[in-house]
Amino acid sequence: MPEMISLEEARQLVLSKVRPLPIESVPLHDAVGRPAAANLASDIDISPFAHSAMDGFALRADQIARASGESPVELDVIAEVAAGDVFEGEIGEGQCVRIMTGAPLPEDADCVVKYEVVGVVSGEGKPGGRVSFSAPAKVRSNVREAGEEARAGEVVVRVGEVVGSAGVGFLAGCGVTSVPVHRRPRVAIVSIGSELVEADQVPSRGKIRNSNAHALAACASAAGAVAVRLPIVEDSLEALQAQIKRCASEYDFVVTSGGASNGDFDFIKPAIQGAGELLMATVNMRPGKAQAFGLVDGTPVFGLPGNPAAAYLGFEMLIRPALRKMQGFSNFERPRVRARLASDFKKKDPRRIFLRSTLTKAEDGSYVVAPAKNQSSGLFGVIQRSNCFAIMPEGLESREAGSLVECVLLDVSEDVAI
Ligand SMILES: Nc1nc2c(c(=O)[nH]1)N[C@H]1C(S)=C(S)[C@@H](COP(=O)(O)OP(=O)(O)OC[C@H]3O[C@@H](n4cnc5c(N)ncnc54)[C@H](O)[C@@H]3O)O[C@H]1N2
Ligand code: MOO
Repeated sequence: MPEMISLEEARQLVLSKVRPLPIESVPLHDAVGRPAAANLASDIDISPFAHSAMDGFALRADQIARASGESPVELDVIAEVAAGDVFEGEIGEGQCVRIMTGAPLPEDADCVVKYEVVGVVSGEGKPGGRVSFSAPAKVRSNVREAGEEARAGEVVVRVGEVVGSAGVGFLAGCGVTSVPVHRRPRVAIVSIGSELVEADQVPSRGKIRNSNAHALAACASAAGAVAVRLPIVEDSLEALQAQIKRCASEYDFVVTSGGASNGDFDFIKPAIQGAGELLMATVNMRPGKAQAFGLVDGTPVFGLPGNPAAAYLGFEMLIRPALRKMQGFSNFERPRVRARLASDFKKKDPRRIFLRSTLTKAEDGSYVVAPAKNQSSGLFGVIQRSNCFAIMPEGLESREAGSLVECVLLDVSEDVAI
């Protein structure tokens, strides 16, 4: 196993060890935000029939071809057709049908003229009355055609396409009421550390609240997974090894935090090695150099570092892509923009540094990025108040204010093109 690998190598390694999970069928509403696991077809034409796009009068365009302001054309209103009804009679010369939005276009009509441009001659434009037209209309104007969006049997959502809220409506119209999707991964969240107490406790001296478990569970849910927070594990190799072995048999992915470094009480690496196979230990990034990954009985086990910002970044960069792949997503990169640095940055660590930063848009439309003053890897609040990571590439090259840096946007979907 190499000593330290790049973030790209680490991501490839983790991605190579996971596959899309088995397919299940979920009710249409539960498919929102998830990639379809099969092509989905409509059972009918969409729209099912040609219908009026306006409240007005249905007629044949040639009936009013010579209409003008000086010599309007008058027609008798012979019937009224509402949405849900069907008019099956004939429309003779000199006649038209009052029609509502959504009502099927009568067989004999080829256009609809909306109320607003029609004059009422008698009978309030209702059946038995008479109306006048002072301009011609185009054939098929104000008509929504049958099969405009899809034909019966046509694939309307392709495999891999992420179903949006509008897609849910589209599929409902197509008669698709359940959608095959890849099962959501079940992720075990295990916090390691004898110093930890649960968030509802007030820590005594030397103890600290287990905030990582909550953040990582939230990250897992945001990635579409089902997160289960498990009890804190003390710094003991035996206890940790037993817990990851148990989790590996019950979950699709195991995430631990803490104990990933080389301290006297850091046990995740030997625990993975003892229970299975350790494939990775350190990644060339900051925060979060210590990133352990391996397989236990075929299940991916990821040992994040204990420092909150380091754990968060490791999850974002290395675990989130894997959880997405397991659900059939194909984009694994959060959107990035290039921004001008708001202040000088002196690079003292050759690792690739992800600066917790705030991105804003200047008046000329360009982006400006301001790194937070406190870049300690022990802080969650700084990330809560940031909206991106500004990336300082490997090496020791410092950057001056105004120079362009690449920024990864936080909490913006990989499927968004910016
Ligand atoms: N000699 C060295 N020591 C350390 C190095 C190093 O290169 N040489 N790297 C430091 C860095 S950077 C990090 S990051 C940590 C990573 O090590 P661990 O994964 O073993 O982290 P822990 O020691 O377990 O914890 C670090 C820190 O985070 C707190 N913590 C742990 N778990 C949680 C949790 N669930 N919720 C909130 N906070 C947590 C813990 O109390 C520590 O303060 O190693 C450094 N050391
Ligand atoms: O790996 Mo540590 O997080 O650089 O802070």
